[in-house]
Amino acid sequence: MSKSSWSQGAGRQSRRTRGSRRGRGSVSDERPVILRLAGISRRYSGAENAPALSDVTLTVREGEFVAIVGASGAGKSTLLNLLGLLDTPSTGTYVVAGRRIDELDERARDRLRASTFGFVFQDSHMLLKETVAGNAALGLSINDVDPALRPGIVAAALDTVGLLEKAGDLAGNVSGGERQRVAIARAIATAPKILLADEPTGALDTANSTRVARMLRDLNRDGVTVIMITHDPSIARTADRVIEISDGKVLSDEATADQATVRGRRPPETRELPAATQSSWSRVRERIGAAISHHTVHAARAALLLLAFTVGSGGLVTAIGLSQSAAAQVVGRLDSAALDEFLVVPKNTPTAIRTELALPDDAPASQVAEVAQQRLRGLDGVLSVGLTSIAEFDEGVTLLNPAMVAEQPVLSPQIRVADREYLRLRGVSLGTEHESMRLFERNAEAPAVILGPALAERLGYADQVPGSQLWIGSTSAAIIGVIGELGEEPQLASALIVNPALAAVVSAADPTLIVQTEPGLPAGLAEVVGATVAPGDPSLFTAETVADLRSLTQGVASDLVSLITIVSWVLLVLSSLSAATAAYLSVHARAAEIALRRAVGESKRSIWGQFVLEGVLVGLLGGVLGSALGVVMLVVFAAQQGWTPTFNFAFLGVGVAAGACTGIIASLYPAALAAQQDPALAVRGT
Ligand SMILES: Nc1ncnc2c1ncn2[C@@H]1O[C@H](COP(=O)(O)OP(=O)(O)OP(=O)(O)O)[C@@H](O)[C@H]1O
Repeated sequence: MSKSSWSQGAGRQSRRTRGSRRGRGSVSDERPVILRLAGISRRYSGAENAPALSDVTLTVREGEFVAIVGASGAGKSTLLNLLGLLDTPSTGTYVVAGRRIDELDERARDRLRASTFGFVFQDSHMLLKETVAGNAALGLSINDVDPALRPGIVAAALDTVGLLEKAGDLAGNVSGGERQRVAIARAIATAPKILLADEPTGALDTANSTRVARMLRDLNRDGVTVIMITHDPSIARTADRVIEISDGKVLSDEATADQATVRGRRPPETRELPAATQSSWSRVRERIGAAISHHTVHAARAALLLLAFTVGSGGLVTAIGLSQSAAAQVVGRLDSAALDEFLVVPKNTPTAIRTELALPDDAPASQVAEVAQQRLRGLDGVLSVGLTSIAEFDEGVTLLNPAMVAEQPVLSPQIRVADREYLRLRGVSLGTEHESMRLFERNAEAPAVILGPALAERLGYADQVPGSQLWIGSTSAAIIGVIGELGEEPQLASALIVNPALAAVVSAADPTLIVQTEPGLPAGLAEVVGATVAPGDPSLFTAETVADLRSLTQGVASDLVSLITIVSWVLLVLSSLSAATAAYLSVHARAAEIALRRAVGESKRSIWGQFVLEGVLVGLLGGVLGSALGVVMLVVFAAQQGWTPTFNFAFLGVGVAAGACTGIIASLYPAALAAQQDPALAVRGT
């Protein structure tokens, strides 16, 4: 029969609506009323036309089997959703088992729904990657039934629908008809007083439709009140009472069964779901298990989320570890020097310095150095003093005498004046220690130079250059060797180091002196340096202990740590954003599951909690993996750089905590969205 068949003779049916029920006698007048609707209307927000339901008044008694029929868009699903507390009426009073719905808060409505109703939808809304038994047990876990009792209840429910042998199959692998039977098993497992079925046979062939209808009939015989929407007249005829809805109103309400038969049925059994006896700890364990199981079932999605969190946390741990290792490396190097060295740096006021040192205004830097060195050596605890200064030499450096050979390459390397002591204290040495290093004594008179290795290469010299010379402007100087070890002066690689005898030639600036002391004295001696070298104006020379440099370096290192940490947090935020997006999309993909959970009584808070828990778990695991990855990367990088990795167990804590926190943060919005899903809309698949 077509849908419109229900409207044939509508007027006639309408006239006899109440009379017929009264005339034939109620199906079960003696039985208590379980549902009572009075003047119920439902207007959808944004819908401008007539309300989806308007002024509906009806009662349903315990043990009735009611079919709701009507044309498409008549308001049947709206009515069923209101009856099942998936939706709330705009006006009117609805009483379920003696309790007025408008007096209950949302959580109480959820509980009442869970304890009173079972749902079967046209689309079976199966969790396809769960087993048949897992699907049938859904309502039991949501109602906190003792896990030990569940297998028995599920087995009985599956047995009722003839699917016990398929309990272990994946719901996605059973047929459409079987899925609908699983949906019935899921609904009856929670021992509902009322079963609401929205087109339970709508997607089934005739044989399966008949089978499902028979099951509903059997359930009703066992005392369950059944209210079923159907378009199929033959299915509707299996009910005891048919209510036709048209344009949101009850058009007719007829008792169809032979009343003698109906009265002859045994009274409804009182079936109760075992009380919620699950302990809180068992509930938490079950929730965690469900979250893990969700991730393992959706392995690809979980793996992507995990990757995002792993990369984020791993980056953070590596970055913190590397920056701390780098800082420790620098600080360590300086520490060894800090024990017995400091620098004396002249102020950039050459005339004042010369006046103070009683030298002529045009005295070369080497004389300034000479006086300063002498005075410093007079201090107790000073072992040796080396000097260096930057040259301000504009003329070129040539290999041949420029006065004799005009056409030849002219170089302009950086020129540094340094004496033997300076080079020794800074760890700079020739490839092979050379006799001629004495030419770098501070009072040497013969011009001599040493080549940085890169400069030597440019000039075409090998390591050993005995007997060669070069011209600095018009002054010739002996090349006594090429630097082999650059020590703490890597910038000397391409420089020309000239001895103090050439200081005047290369217009050297006033020199910086490096003072080696007995261990532990630099800080104390540095205090008196100014007054020792220039008693008249101590500010002309300042002392820089390596400890100063060390704290400077520590400052730089901690800046570096902050910078890298910021970058890693940005990385972490980005990975959380991608995780949040994935979780957001999964909410939409799981709309049917959420609706189903809400329909079987799960609260909004519980749905929210489940999503957050799933996020925390994957974030936590990502944090653990990321921390491990970070440590491995730290060790590898440090090995490449020749550093000792600075490893701190707190890193692992940071990585794991970062993973867990970002897991929570990334799932907050999607979880709220999931909790706000309207179950009435979701069961329609809207
Ligand atoms: N969420 C909604 N927002 C706005 N209008 C809605 C909404 N849900 C249903 N409606 C409208 O309310 C009316 C009744 O819809 P309902 O789904 O209850 O009809 P139905 O009888 O169940 O139809 P069908 O047999 O096709 O499922 C229709 O006009 C429908 O378009």
